[in-house]
This record gives sequence, structure tokens and C-alpha cells, in this order.
Amino acid sequence: MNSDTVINVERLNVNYDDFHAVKDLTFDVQRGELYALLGTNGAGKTSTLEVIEGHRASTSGKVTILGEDPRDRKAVRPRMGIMLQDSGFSADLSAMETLTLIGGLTGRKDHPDRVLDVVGLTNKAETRVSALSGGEKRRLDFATAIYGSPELIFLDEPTTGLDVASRDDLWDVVDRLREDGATIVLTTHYLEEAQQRADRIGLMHEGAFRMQGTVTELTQTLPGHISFTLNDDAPALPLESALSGSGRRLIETHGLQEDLYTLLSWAESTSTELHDLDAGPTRLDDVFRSITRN
Ligand SMILES: Nc1ncnc2c1ncn2[C@@H]1O[C@H](COP(=O)(O)OP(=O)(O)OP(=O)(O)O)[C@@H](O)[C@H]1O
Repeated sequence: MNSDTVINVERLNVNYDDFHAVKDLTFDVQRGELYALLGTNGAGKTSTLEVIEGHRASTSGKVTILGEDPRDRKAVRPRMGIMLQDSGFSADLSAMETLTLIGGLTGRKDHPDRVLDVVGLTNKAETRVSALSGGEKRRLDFATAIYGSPELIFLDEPTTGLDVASRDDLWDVVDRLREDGATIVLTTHYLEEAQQRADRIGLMHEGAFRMQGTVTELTQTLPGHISFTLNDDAPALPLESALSGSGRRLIETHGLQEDLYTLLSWAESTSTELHDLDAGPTRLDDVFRSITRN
């Protein structure tokens, strides 16, 4: 573990009675990284995060965050922010009072009106939590996590319930925090968000990591695709392809650029039209689906 290691997890196990929910998990998160902990339903993500965030004792294993034991609340609270899936704020408090309370509880210094402005809730400052819409509550959840611009921020399903514009706004704020050096741990079921933003991904299934690495490392494990349709009188293709029931040709390839070049050169030299051409590398969705099949 070096001085840039913000989270270190070694052989973490979490049992619920005789159910083994998290199995020997080992990973680290480095300063400034956005690490996405992804996985199937019930994979053990929340159980893992609860231990890292200091909300749950592990059954065995060693976890340090910011060089401290996560259960040492006094040491870690001022330095980290958490956006839970359901924060359970007091319904009677206003948005402004909620943030003031968070500042008092965590010891993180900031100005509630600044943070409300950042998340676009200035006009709801005096509105009670009970009167906020679902998306506004989510933005207030986010505001509590970024209050004081902590150096480590946990975002648990941050964009669930947000419309597209609000999602973009949230990611803009995250990008700015990262420019200032924040480390982010993300869980999400929106895989395209992780694909676009994560430096590294841990992919969990049934309590254990099935894969860990950068998006490129994960997606390189499966072939990319080229697909199109041809007229019935088209000449023989230069590459092996599969034919779907709808008459679409599919080429699966680990050499996408090369095969695409071969195909396009062939199409030009034979004056063949490739209708509805689509090509691309494997997406994280495909990798995700593959782990549930193994
Ligand atoms: N308090 C508990 N008591 C018993 N079993 C639990 C408890 N909390 C979680 N589990 C079980 O542990 C497993 C992992 O749950 P966890 O909530 O960590 O998964 P997750 O990856 O966050 O899932 P999801 O994506 O569905 O939110 C599940 O099978 C769940 O039913």
C-alpha cells in the first residue's frame, strides 16, 4: 500500500448468519481515481460498501480508508462524503437545515447556500424534505455527500430517479470535484455511466470479483462486432460471418479496425452496399451479461 492508496481492502468477508455475502474481496482505490463497484443484484456491493464506509463490521479481513480504520468515525467523517441510496433525512427539516445538520454531524466546513446552488436547489432552500420531488431529494442526497468538498466521496446509485439534464449536471459537478483531486467510489446499474467515467471497475457476482480492471481491459475480454445486411445477389464476403434470422450478417472480431478495413475495401472494390452498417467494440453491458452466464 502506498501513500496514494485511499482505500485498501484485503480479503474482506461478510457473513449474515451462515450466508456468505462477500467472499475474500481484495482491492484498492488510488487517490483521484473514479472506481466503480458494479455487479448483479445481490452480488454484495452494498455489504462491501457498508464495511468500507464504517457502517458495518466485517466478518473477517482488513479495510483501511484514508489510512484509518473506517470505524474510527472521528478520524474519517470530516474527510469523506456519502450519498446513500436512501438517506432517510428528517422530513420536517428544510433543504438548508438538512445541509447545516450534515455540516454539524460530519465536521465538514462549507456554506449550505453554496452547495444548494451547486446542485440547483437554491429555490428549494426553505422547502421541507417532505415536499421535495423524488429527483430533488436525490439532488439533496448528492449535496450532503459533496458538502465541504471531501477528499473521498461515495456515490451509491447517484443518478437513479434523475432526468437526463439532472444526470448531466451531477456528472459535471463530479468532474469538477475530480479536477480538484477528489477520489470517487461509484455503484450504479447504469453501465454506460461507468463505461464513460470509471478509471477502474470491479465487477462482482455472488459475493466475489469476477473481473477487475480498466474499461478497456474488461471489454477486451470479448469480441467487438460488425453487422449489416446485404442484397441477395451480393458476392461472397471476405470474412467469416453469422447470419441472423432477420437476415443480418454478424462478424465477431478481436481485430475490429483491421476487419472493418478489409470489409470496407471489399465493399468498394466489388461495388457492394452494406446496408444499416453498425460496428463497435464490446460494451460493458456485454461483459456484465457474460459474467452471469459463467
Ligand atoms: N442484513 C442482512 N441479512 C441477511 N442477508 C443479507 C442482509 N443484507 C444483505 N443480505 C444478503 O446478502 C447478499 C448481498 O446483498 P447486498 O445488498 O450487499 O447486494 P448488492 O450487490 O448491493 O445488491 P443490489 O444490486 O440488489 O442492491 C444478498 O443475497 C442479500 O440478500
